[in-house]
Amino acid sequence: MKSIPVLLIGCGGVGRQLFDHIVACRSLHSKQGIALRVVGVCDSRSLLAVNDIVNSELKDDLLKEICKIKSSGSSLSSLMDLGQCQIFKDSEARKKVIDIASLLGRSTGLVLADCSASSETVELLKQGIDLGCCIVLANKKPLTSKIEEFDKLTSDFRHIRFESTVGAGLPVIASITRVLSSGDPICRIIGSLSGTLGYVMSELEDGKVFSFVVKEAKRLGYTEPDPRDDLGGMDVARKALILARLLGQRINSEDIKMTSSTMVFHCLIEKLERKLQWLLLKEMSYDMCV
Ligand SMILES: NC(=O)C1=CN([C@@H]2O[C@H](COP(=O)(O)OP(=O)(O)OC[C@H]3O[C@@H](n4cnc5c(N)ncnc54)[C@H](OP(=O)(O)O)[C@@H]3O)[C@@H](O)[C@H]2O)C=CC1
Ligand SMILES: N[C@@H](CC=O)C(=O)O
Repeated sequence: MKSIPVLLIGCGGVGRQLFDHIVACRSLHSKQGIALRVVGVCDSRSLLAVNDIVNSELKDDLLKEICKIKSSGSSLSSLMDLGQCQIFKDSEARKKVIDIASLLGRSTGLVLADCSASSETVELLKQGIDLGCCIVLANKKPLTSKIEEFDKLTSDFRHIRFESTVGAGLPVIASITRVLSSGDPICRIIGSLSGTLGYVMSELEDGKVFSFVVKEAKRLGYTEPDPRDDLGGMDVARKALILARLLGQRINSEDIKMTSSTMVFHCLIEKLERKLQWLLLKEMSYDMCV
């Protein structure tokens, strides 16, 4: 059985889903000959890590307890029963992550899974790469900052996975990578890249109120931590930038032209007005005929 150490950065909605998934897939992983060994988890302020980084792990019951604490909005440091673990705070937490990466990166290997929504993790990820770690990202920000950082993070393609940055669970990155490695060119990508906008638009079409629908999208975990990133087009722009860079375009976020959804709503309202006028005209001509 191959044991793969994992350290989770960011334990919000997505990070907790990852923990749930790891626990739910234990028997599947065992059939595949692997076992994911979670050695630590960070939130914005602290790191919870096992004392014996080389042999020990956060047990599944503790992972569930961590998810419960984090979904109640508390900090990791409010965990009561730490057992074989320790809490590190602020700069100490960051230093400890590097220590863990130095210890495991080139020996057993270590996966740094970035499920935060922070641009601050990029330095940590770059150091992780230098220390031989693999990085897995749901967070789009490290891949959408300066092109040099994208280059650094993707310098060894075997050491990075970022499938869920675009298309969530759909194999978008895998498909594109496969097409590119076959030597075929990709000229254009057309897609509906925002789960939030798709949901909001469908619900509006059903006649629901905008503010309610946005709150609902946030509650369901579709939106970014700040839903304005979705509604203003920034989230889609980040996804487009990741795809463009994957296709070899050396562009930055300033090169992406965005149309905010408020413009889209404007168009929708205009369309509705035109439809209403047309219905009124139809009604009037009907009245005149009878
Ligand atoms: N929602 C979705 O369907 C999808 C989301 N994503 C991406 O996943 C990421 C996470 O989204 P989501 O879970 O909704 O966000 P949340 O806001 O729920 O969670 C973010 C987590 O990151 C932690 N965090 C913030 N800054 C740092 C930092 N500097 N170091 C370590 N941890 C940090 C937060 O800590 P604290 O708890 O202390 O605040 C929190 O635990 C986003 O980048 C998003 O774009 C990707 C695919 C799909
Ligand atoms: N906020 C995003 C989540 C995934 O990246 C979306 O709505 O698609």
